[in-house]
Amino acid sequence: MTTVIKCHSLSYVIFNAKMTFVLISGGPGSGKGTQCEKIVAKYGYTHLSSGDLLRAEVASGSERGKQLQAIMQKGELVPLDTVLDMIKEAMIAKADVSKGYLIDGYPREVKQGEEFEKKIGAPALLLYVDAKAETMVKRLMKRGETSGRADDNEETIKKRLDLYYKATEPVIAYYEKRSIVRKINSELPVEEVFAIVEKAIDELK
Ligand SMILES: Nc1ccn([C@@H]2O[C@H](COP(=O)(O)OP(=O)(O)OP(=O)(O)O)[C@@H](O)[C@H]2O)c(=O)n1
Ligand SMILES: Nc1nc2c(ncn2[C@@H]2O[C@H](COP(=O)(O)OP(=O)(O)O)[C@@H](O)[C@H]2O)c(=O)[nH]1
Ligand SMILES: [Mg+2]
Repeated sequence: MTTVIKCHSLSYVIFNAKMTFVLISGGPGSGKGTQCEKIVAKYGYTHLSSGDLLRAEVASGSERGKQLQAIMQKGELVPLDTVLDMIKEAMIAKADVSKGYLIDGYPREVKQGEEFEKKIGAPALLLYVDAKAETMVKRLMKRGETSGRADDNEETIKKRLDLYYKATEPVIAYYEKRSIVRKINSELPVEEVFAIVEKAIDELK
């Protein structure tokens, strides 16, 4: 059982010790979202994409959304507390039905990983979706033709990639020390990538 304690406007959540947290990391356009959809369909995990949560806030037209949009359009990182609070709230909303959580696009830097652990729990697995920079740029430019995303343009893609190599790759090294990283070659066709993902998740059981 997962317990949610509400106290005034604050919510505290005590997750079941056996609750599975899977992180999914990799560069922009590497194929995280694509694999997440397949994981949800097979394993019933709750998918939380930090980017999607932020875009929903932007779409709401709120004051906070306007500030977020300016940051995201530049390909920069939204402050840690903002993203973590959103993830936590979304986790709490699904706490009584969730079989496990798939956290997509967070942590973006080592500090974010440390905070996740303090406030939520320790991840069991990090799926590192790996593709070449050239491949990611190609995929994002193609996605940009239809995604309507303000950051799927050449200039912002370059910034997102630079920031990924500088801030997010060290996150993978941080979790490698704990042996929870599974590197997934996402240059392969989607189904072949998923076969590797399935193996990594099945090993958790
Ligand atoms: N934890 C996060 C997640 C997202 N963002 C912001 O939201 C943007 C889009 O994030 P996301 O949807 O996760 O995009 P990418 O990681 O670039 O990956 P993809 O487009 O492939 O989903 C980022 O560039 C960043 O400005 C952030 O600051 N912090
Ligand atoms: N060839 C190939 N294309 C992929 C693969 N995964 C994703 N794509 C394409 O790459 C683009 C970016 O994928 P997405 O899942 O949005 O990546 P994310 O940015 O990491 O969430 C999409 O338009 C997908 O169609 C893959 O494994 N192989
Ligand atoms: Mg995505």
